[in-house]
Amino acid sequence: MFLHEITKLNEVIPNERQYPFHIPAIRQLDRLRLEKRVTFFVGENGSGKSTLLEAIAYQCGFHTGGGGRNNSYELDASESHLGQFIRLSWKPKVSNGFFLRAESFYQFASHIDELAKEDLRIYDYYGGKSLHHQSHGESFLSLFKNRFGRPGLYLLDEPEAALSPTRQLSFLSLIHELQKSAQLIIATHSPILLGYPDADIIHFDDQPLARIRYEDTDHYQITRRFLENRQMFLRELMAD
Ligand SMILES: Nc1ncnc2c1ncn2[C@@H]1O[C@H](COP(=O)(O)OP(=O)(O)OP(=O)(O)O)[C@@H](O)[C@H]1O
Repeated sequence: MFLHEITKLNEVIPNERQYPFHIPAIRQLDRLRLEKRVTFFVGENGSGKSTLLEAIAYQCGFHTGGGGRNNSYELDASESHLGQFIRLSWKPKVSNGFFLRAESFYQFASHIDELAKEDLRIYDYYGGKSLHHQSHGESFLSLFKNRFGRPGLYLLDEPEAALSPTRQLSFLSLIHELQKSAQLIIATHSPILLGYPDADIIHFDDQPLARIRYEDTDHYQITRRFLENRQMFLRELMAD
């Protein structure tokens, strides 16, 4: 464990009615303890998972558009609005790690290509060739396998976005390898990834944030009910 607590600096919040402080999960946040090497953030779309993950990345000095401490590139809207208003407590402090953000991965891949013009060895960390020359899912897995080996804090925002169900299963075993020397915080909607055992699942639809059992998440329950009763679901959804 490296990062063990996130504290929101309530006394310096400028305006509780404005983004991002008005998001219910953020408004109610005082402190969040991290107790496991793997923590998942779950919750409805717009519940504030990315906002908090990005704020952690900002405090770690990672590029908030995606990357580590040494990645500096231009990206619109890559600032973190919450970043300056949280404090991270470490034991011990690590500076190594990475923020994966599926939505700006394309720009990150272009940034690596720019660096490779100076030194081709940079590709060794990304599967041996340009991330643009790998499929979306292949490039994610290259990153996880090659760049994520060292101890550090890995912040992943919807890593399943590019992964087939089979590759999500591969990713589960990779998480298991990584957590032996690293800490991971993963925002996800994947019922497969959430099934990783001995992880904490933090539920952003609860205020204040609370832990939830895997089997109690919507992701598990809705997916399970859909698969077991697909015809009934479809009839209800498509009824005139
Ligand atoms: N730059 C911004 N300015 C204003 N509002 C924003 C901004 N970025 C996000 N929001 C709003 O903040 C809320 C939380 O967004 P956030 O991206 O953190 O949600 P999320 O839980 O990660 O959602 P998803 O599961 O869809 O990725 C949303 O209502 C979103 O519209």
